[in-house]
Amino acid sequence: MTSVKICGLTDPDLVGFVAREGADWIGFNFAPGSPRRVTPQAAATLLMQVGRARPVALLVDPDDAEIDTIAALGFPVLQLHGAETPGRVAAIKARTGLEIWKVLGVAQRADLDGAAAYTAADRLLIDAKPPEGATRAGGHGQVFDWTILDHWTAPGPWMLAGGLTPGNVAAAIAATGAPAVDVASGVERIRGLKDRDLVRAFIRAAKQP
Ligand SMILES: O=C(O)c1ccccc1N[C@@H]1O[C@H](COP(=O)(O)O)[C@@H](O)[C@H]1O
Repeated sequence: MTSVKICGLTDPDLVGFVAREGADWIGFNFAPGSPRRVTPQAAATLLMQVGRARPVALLVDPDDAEIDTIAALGFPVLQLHGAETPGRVAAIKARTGLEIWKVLGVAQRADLDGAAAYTAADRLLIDAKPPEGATRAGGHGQVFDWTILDHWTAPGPWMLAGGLTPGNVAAAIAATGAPAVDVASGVERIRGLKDRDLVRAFIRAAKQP
């Protein structure tokens, strides 16, 4: 069954709801400029509601001080959504010992060429490349051409993101064979605020047999 991450939660009641609906991971976004951004203080409260879901900290080009602050909150997984090099990913892995996900933004097949260099990453997250002139690294609700992934063999565990919604996630899984999917804006009606009906519909559609 496909695993599901719901990303960018900011409200404790919604965190509990998402966990009860069966999300495998719940993402908390520390990226500057994101409408889903939370402070470390707020995250400490949100983390109390995750139930059996695993919390994931989304960071963009974090320095060591930010890494240490977030690791101290008890996150088991760090999602690196910036321009972190393979060397920087390895350094963060060595510093924290945590599970590390590295995001690759793709717009063409060649964007996958660097994937194998991220040997320290425990999972690759394949997302749409941000649009020209974008001021943040992700969460744009933009789908990329899934045929880019045709015949691609991931070097390890991976996950699909980029403009996924309750209406397209089943097709995305069928087209790419993704073992796991991630969504932020596709389960919101108001930007930055998750919608319960959309969250439920997304998880059901992704996990349907
Ligand atoms: O959601 C954000 O605001 C965000 C900001 C900075 C980096 C990543 C961000 N979100 C991540 O982007 C992908 C795709 O999001 P979407 O479903 O297309 O809206 C996903 O991993 C989000 O967690």
